[in-house]
Amino acid sequence: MDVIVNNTPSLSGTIDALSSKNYTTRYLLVAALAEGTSTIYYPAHSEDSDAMRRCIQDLGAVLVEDDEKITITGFGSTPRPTGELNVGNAGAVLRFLMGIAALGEEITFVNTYPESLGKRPHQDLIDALEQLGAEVDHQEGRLPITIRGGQPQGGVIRVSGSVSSQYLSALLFLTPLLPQDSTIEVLHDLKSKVVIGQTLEVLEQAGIVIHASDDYMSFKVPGSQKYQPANYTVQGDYPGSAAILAAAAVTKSDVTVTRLMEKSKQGERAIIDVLKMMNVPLTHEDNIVHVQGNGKLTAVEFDGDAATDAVLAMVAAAVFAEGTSRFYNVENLRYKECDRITDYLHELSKAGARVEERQAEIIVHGRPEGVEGGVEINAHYDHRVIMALTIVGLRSKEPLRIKDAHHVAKSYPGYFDHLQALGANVEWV
Ligand SMILES: O=C(O)C1=C[C@@H](OP(=O)(O)O)[C@@H](O)[C@H](O)C1
Ligand SMILES: C=C(OP(=O)(O)O)C(=O)O
Repeated sequence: MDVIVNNTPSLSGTIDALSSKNYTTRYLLVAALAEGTSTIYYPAHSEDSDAMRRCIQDLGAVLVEDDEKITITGFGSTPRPTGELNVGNAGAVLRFLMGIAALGEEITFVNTYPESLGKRPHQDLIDALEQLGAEVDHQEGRLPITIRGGQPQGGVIRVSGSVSSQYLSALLFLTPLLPQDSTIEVLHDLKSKVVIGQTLEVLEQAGIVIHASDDYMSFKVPGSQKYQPANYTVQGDYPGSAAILAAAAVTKSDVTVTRLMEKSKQGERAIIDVLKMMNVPLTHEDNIVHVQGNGKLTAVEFDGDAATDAVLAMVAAAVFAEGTSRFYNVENLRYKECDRITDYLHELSKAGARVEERQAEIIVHGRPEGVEGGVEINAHYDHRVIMALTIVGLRSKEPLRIKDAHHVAKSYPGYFDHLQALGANVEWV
């Protein structure tokens, strides 16, 4: 299904932020790894979180869900033998479960999104699992991937962090369950480092002990631990809400978003600081963000690695800023649902934005007068491209038609409903 985004001068109203995708996937996983019953309040509902629900059920967890919460009785350290797992298009779910697959005899991860997740690299994680004795069949580091566990014991594991933090998170979920102690050394750089803070926070809530160096480049993990059943409450999601806040920033607006924790470990909370740096009038108090946009923004320079999943929304806001903005240290955007530098900037240019790419940078020459629009946008299977181009469409002279906009449901199925509730002129066709 496509969405038509029409010029929308103003937005107003209040919405509750969707629930965090990253926390939901993690809580589902640690609940599945516990022996006993855990409860997760306000879990996210999206294709990615549903993929984790489906896979942990296939591995033997028992799930009961109502409108407010989900109770999960876990399988502990012994996942049920299952031939195949289908993670949909969810990168984090795949990588975390590749780690857990090392506990089993043989699991094949199938390739249902050959044009998106099917193109993403997993070699660095495969190398790490092989160090633990797993046998892995793969297609040059890509799906489909078969993992035969081989009863890993623990020990020293070296993993590269230069492409994704998800490989390290996968090892942090796996190693506490191994019989012996482990040491994890991160090689090269660690991208999306802040996300490791979310992994460690959730592991601690699940009763797991991990000794991390301050720079997150080295970890000591005691073996033979047990995940404890617990109650969890999922906080609001900054990456998705960043798109709503950026939409409010580029229009005349009076928009309130609730459930956004000020002390959150989500790096994408930086959307607040970046919009403030762009001189967008906003406040953030008592977990409520209030934007009173006037459509005027100034350019910004920002290290995007601190807020990986909000960069596309920030770039969309910068399209209408006075001056030239620069988002640097963002090379790993190339290894997402699409190449979020080349593919995204191609679509932005079609809409009339003035953008330039470097290997690890996005440069935006702002157009405060607005862009032409009037074109069809290829979504590249990427929810964040869809959300970001919608922001641009709100200030395009002619409508933007975003093809296959239903892929927004990967993380934020209610995105267009929320925008419509705020008065955006968007319609499904
Ligand atoms: O661990 C996670 O849940 C995630 C880590 C990040 O990926 P990278 O570490 O690959 O940048 C982020 O972009 C993704 O949406 C979710
Ligand atoms: C990149 C993302 O997710 P994943 O890596 O889990 O597919 C995202 O949500 O923007």
